[in-house]
Amino acid sequence: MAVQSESSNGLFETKVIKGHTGYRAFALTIFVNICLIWRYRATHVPKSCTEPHRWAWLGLFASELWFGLFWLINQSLRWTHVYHHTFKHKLLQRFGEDGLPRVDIFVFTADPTIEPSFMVINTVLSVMAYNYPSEKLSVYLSDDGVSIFTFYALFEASIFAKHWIPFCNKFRVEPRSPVAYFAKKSGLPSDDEFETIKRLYEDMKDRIDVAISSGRIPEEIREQHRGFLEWSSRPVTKGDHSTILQILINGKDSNVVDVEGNAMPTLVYLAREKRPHYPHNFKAGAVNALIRVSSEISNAPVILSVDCDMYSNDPNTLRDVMCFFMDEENGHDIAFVQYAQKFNNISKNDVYGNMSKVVTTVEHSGVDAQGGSIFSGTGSLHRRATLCGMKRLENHNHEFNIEMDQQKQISSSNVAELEERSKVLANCAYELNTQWGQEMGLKYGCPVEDVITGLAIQCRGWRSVYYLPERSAFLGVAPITLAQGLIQFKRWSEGLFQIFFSKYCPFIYGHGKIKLGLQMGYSAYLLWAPNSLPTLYYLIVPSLCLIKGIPLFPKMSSLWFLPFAYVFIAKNIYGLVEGLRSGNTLTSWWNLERIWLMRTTTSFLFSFIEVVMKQFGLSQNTFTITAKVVDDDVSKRYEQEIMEFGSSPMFIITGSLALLNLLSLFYGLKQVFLGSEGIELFALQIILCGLVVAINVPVYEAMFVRKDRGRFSTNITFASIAIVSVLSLISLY
Ligand SMILES: O=c1ccn([C@@H]2O[C@H](COP(=O)(O)OP(=O)(O)O[C@H]3O[C@H](CO)[C@@H](O)[C@H](O)[C@H]3O)[C@@H](O)[C@H]2O)c(=O)[nH]1
Ligand SMILES: [Mn+2]
Repeated sequence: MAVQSESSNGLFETKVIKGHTGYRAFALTIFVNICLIWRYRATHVPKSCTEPHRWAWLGLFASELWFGLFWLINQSLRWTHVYHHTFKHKLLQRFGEDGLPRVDIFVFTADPTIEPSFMVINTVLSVMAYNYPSEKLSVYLSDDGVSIFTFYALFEASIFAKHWIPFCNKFRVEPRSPVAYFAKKSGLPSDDEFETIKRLYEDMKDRIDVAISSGRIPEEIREQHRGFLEWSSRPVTKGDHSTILQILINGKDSNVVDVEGNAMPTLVYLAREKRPHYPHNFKAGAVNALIRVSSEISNAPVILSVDCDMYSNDPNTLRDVMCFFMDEENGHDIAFVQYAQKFNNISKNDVYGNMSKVVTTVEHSGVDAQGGSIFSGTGSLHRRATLCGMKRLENHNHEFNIEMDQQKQISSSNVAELEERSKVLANCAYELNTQWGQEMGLKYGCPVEDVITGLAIQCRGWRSVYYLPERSAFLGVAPITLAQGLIQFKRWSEGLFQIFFSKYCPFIYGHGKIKLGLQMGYSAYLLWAPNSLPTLYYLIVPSLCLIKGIPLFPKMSSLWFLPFAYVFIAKNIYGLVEGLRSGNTLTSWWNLERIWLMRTTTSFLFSFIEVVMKQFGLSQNTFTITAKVVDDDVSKRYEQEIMEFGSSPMFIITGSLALLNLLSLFYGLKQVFLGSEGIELFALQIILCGLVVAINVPVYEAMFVRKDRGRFSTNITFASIAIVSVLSLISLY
């Protein structure tokens, strides 16, 4: 494995891990065997056209063709890898603190019940307290939930920040989300200053808790800020209200300082206008409103976006990221830096497969090696200009001009006037007949607004970087129930597949603009949804045929048996080794295999159907927000890694597949023990069913053994039994 360094004197270096000769040779052997499988299917089609056998065969052939092609596209994720490394000390030597550009930070929230206000302000506080000149930071909270309690929590945060930021700087606090910091098991000081800040924090938390649980904000608090009037002067409902914009801290006012007398970051609350007859375009709409509002208030050249659950885990991230943007040699064509998505609530063996280290360390750095990271919406820093649609011009210097940047800064201390001016930019009518949502800002109409926007930026000539520092830069909350996780994957796979069918299909839109490898890298994700059909076919038809006694794979003694066995064994062993080498446990690898099976047969199937319906105009865009909190009962089961099922109709599919394969395994074994040729004819079908059964053990438990609330609901169990009975009866007669 040869390691080659691209830049020497720059602010960052890129290590290209090339010459994966071993892997490539291995991939070639798999490919040869895939071709042999295709050849076998093509040359052994059963003759008689009337036989159901023939159709079963042709279906398998089609599925195997798909799997083979999909595998081929996926090779782009493993062909080469790049890893980046920054030199922060050089950055300061070269530019000094004064030379650092200003940064606007966007935090998004949309629902105060599933995204608690207290969590939101912890994220806000963590980004306000970056180790970066405070006067250069402006933090914006976009609240699509238009909640007075979130506003109140932010107001409390604006006061607490005056203590928190100097405390963080003085004691080099890590991480700078108060709740995460105070929950640390070790490394906390025990002096007076610590006790004071902890008391301030707890008092603040108590006041917010009391306000939320009692459903009202005390009069004496309301009197402290005119912003509360916004909710009392006219009716405010989630889908129908005018813009609420409040500058809680005006960092440009020299009288506004923290308890040590230092400047403060600007802090802004925004609930953009919503009206029933205007589409609000979910998160993309929120981002675009903030891009405009912030351009009026602070207009920093760099924008950091984080979801409300993704607190900053590393105080030095902003300095780190500037090493990419400000590198004279290799930085000028970088549009955005995407940090690896990490979570702080992953159970021991990652029961819902939310944080596969293979994805974060192998696949995404593989995409990066093909010409740039995929944009994934949170934990990413953009140049403002590229987000607004700017093309990259050849031979043009896209370095930041710090002097000009300073001049643009608005020196208004008249906050009310500035608020009025900015407010209109967040009104729904503002975007009518403009390029917003198309050529400007994030794109509308796609549930993965981030991926499609990132692709468009790359096609305008920009590069992007996937960055995986040793210390995670951001930590978020992963779905805590199976249903939540599957719904999230449904939204993603639906959005991704929709891109493939739109004019943004990477092979067409990206043709001549981005490398073929990157077009393939995108497609490896965009084509998740269509995997559902061949996978379902593979799980249903061979098992039904096993029940009926129809062999669909070559005999064990035939040479054709070998390519099937080889592809199957080699692929899985490689996957296992790769998982273990990336730091997954054996159990987490197994869990991930299970969850992929579930995602493919439920989330991907539903999203496939949804995208097809959208093509006929039969379905509308939605965005189901992932819950970030659950009740104690559920979270206890999550910690114990007991899967949380319940009554979602999605599980009818999961239950039916598990039962069908159990039944056919039973029939298969009967063939082996009673028939003379059983094992010869049915080995592969039996192994297939056996594996499906083994991986579904938690499903059987949830159907027949468990008593807790996370088990399969009785209706779902009965529905699954009914479906399997009908299927097997049909196949028997
Ligand atoms: O109408 C909306 C809906 C969502 N959000 C915010 O968008 C973020 C992401 O929502 P979440 O439910 O947490 O979805 P995830 O699947 O976790 O989000 C991932 O996938 C999304 C695209 O599907 C991206 O927008 C996100 O940045 C990315 O983290 C949250 O902060 C929400 O508050 C809004 O601001 N307005
Ligand atoms: Mn999320």
